Amino acid sequence: MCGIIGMVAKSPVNQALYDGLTVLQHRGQDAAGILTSDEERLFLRKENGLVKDVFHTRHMRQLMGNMGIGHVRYPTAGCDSSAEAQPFYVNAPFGIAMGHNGNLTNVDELRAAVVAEDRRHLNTNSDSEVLLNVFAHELGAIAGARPSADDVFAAITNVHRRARGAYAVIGLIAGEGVFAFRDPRGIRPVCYGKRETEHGTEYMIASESVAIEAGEFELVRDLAPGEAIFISREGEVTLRQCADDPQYASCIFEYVYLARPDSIIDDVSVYRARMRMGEMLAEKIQREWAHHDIDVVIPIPDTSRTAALEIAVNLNLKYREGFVKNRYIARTFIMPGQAKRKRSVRQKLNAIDLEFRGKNVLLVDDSIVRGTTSSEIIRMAREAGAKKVFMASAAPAVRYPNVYGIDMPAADEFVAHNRDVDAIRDAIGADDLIYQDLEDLKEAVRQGNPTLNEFDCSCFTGDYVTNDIDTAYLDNLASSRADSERDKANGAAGASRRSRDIVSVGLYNDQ
Ligand SMILES: O=P(O)(O)OC[C@H]1O[C@H](OP(=O)(O)OP(=O)(O)O)[C@H](O)[C@@H]1O
Ligand SMILES: NC(=O)CC[C@H](N)C(=O)O
Ligand SMILES: [Mg+2]
Repeated sequence: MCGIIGMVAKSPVNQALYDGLTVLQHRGQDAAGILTSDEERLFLRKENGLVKDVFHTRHMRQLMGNMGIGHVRYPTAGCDSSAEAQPFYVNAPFGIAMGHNGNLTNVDELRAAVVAEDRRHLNTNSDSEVLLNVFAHELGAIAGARPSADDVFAAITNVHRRARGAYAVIGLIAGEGVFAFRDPRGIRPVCYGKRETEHGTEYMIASESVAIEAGEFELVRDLAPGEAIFISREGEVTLRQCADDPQYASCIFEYVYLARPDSIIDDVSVYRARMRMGEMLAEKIQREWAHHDIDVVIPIPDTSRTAALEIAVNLNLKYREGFVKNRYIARTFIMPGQAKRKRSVRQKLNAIDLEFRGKNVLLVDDSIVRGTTSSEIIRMAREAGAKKVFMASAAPAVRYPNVYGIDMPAADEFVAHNRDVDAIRDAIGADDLIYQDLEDLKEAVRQGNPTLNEFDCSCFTGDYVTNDIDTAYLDNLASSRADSERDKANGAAGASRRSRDIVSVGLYNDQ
């Protein structure tokens, strides 16, 4: 997942976009970018790093104009070079920029067609650059001297016909307006809001409602799967369904881990959904461990807190914050490279011994993926003197790769790969282990919006909602993006940048 944001306002948008990106930082920590537009020109700043490190005062001053878009990146395609930071920009037609959250599953085929048939140039390995060029080609083929909302929607309709996979997109056409669209399954989220000012109505589009609220906008609604929005520079809003067969199958992992708890996605409060995950897991613990001897429930901060508290309440047990989180260490799961992730768990969490000594503790996490966090934390709990360490996961076992924008490319990196629950318990070193059932997880989300009857649960089931993923695809993904391969690719990209002092091709502002 990445975070995307866009604004059309009556005054400069640079600060509001920056603030919005800081609220979306949990969706991507590798790179950040903002592109703005005044009547004539575009201004872009993007670089590797956290939002606070990428934008300095001198950059902010240059990001002029009353509309713009922004992006925080968590790479799932290409490499983590700054050349692949977003938004991407193409000159023709009209000057278009785009930020993308998701991952295309037919990128190789699209890349070939974009180059050979659409005769466009691609300069990186990013799937998002391909998507932008598909859109640009389609818009160029349709639009007249200036693009209308109808032209933008017609181009998006054609993008839906050509692209496969997950794509939540916010884009900008120089001097014209901001657009956004969501893939026909609505795998990744996009919503929009508005606010009234003395100069007129202003709009914000974002991955999560928390950015809209934090910017003091009022949430209007989510885009539906396949739906698109165009907001002209003057603030005229048009929405249109652009997909031939739209159908909700949004990513359930957004509710488990990716999104902030204070967001509302597709009318479901992420916080309430996590509470229900806790309630349902507590019921399963009652059922399966009827004679348990747990003394205390301890969350593994941050994301599991909401579910863990409900488990404690429903089991009538004490809830204790036995781990202190270092607030200066970011999310570990979305860090690139296993070595870095492993090191960071220890730097990030520290046990308070008195909550563990002589006790039987139930540690709760939202999910167990590679098992990096749980293995380390269980070891820490034992070092702190715990008698028995039980482990509960608010999501089912993650066994299959994600191809829709979460960087989980290789099944054999997962601790649950080829292991049953007992073997996973032994691998992470717990005395016992319990997972949420998938039906309960779905129910925990669905209770917030009963119209959501399908979800993308592929990392738990291996069923991919776009129906285009086969073993050959997964094998190829695993061999090209496994941690070991990626470290090599990123090393090579870094070396070539250093040795040749390469400058990325892009958009240049006055310095
Ligand atoms: O089994 P693993 O591969 O370790 O992945 C799962 C862990 O990673 C995430 O935490 P993270 O530290 O990224 O973020 P958080 O602070 O939001 O919980 C998630 O909440 C689990 O704790
Ligand atoms: N996590 C994402 O949404 C990634 C977007 C895009 N595939 C990239 O790698 O930049
Ligand atoms: Mg965590």
